[in-house]
Amino acid sequence: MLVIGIAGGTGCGKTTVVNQLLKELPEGEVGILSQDSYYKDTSHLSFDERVKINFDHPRSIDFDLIEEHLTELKKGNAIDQPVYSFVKHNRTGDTIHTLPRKVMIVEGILVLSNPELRKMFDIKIFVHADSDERLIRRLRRDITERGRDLDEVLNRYKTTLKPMHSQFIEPMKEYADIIIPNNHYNTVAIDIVKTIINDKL
Ligand SMILES: Nc1ncnc2c1ncn2[C@@H]1O[C@H](COP(=O)(O)OP(=O)(O)O)[C@@H](O)[C@H]1O
Ligand SMILES: Nc1ccn([C@@H]2O[C@H](COP(=O)(O)O)[C@@H](O)[C@H]2O)c(=O)n1
Repeated sequence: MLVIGIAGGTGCGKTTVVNQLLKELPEGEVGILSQDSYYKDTSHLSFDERVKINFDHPRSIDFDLIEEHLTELKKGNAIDQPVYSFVKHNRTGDTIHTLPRKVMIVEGILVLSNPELRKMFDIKIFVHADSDERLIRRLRRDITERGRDLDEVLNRYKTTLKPMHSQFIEPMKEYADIIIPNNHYNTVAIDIVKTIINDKL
């Protein structure tokens, strides 16, 4: 199994890059683990308490469960990936049955920040977009898809997104094998990554 870690700040285009790769690679050969599925269970908290969580700090992520699931997949066993609701700020209780594939992509803002998880990646990719571009994309997406309003996104950006990005995400470029510039759609970079994956398949 080839394991690829894809990190980068919120709105840089990780999901878009993954979807482009999925479209171009042979069907059934690529599986995805999304870091968003592994936000810690917050059922013991009220909604008002959940809203106050810093979702951009590594402690909000259940890295042990990601590593356990990736280890099982590497052994050839299927896992049940939790489904997360950005509206409820919690796991929904549903799961996605995820089969082991020749290529497993693990994507999320913080997937390169955890040393144990980082060691499990054969290829480490960082997707870069400038912070103003990422904020614009995040505003659009969170308002249309994640039930947020302008003030909420801007307030979260100032208090947690920006400082956590500087502390835990941007420095991870140092560990990347490939950095994809993604201020604009970058089909050349997608082609290069696709070729590397095809070579290893
Ligand atoms: N290169 C790009 N140029 C313009 N918009 C983009 C680009 N890549 C992604 N987007 C848009 O930006 C938003 C965030 O992209 P997404 O892939 O969800 O980012 P991430 O998973 O890194 O948070 C989406 O609405 C997506 O359509
Ligand atoms: N309940 C939550 C959990 C996370 N977030 C934000 O999601 C961002 C990570 O997802 P991307 O798809 O943008 O990579 C992260 O920056 C969290 O702030 C949230 O808004 N609500």
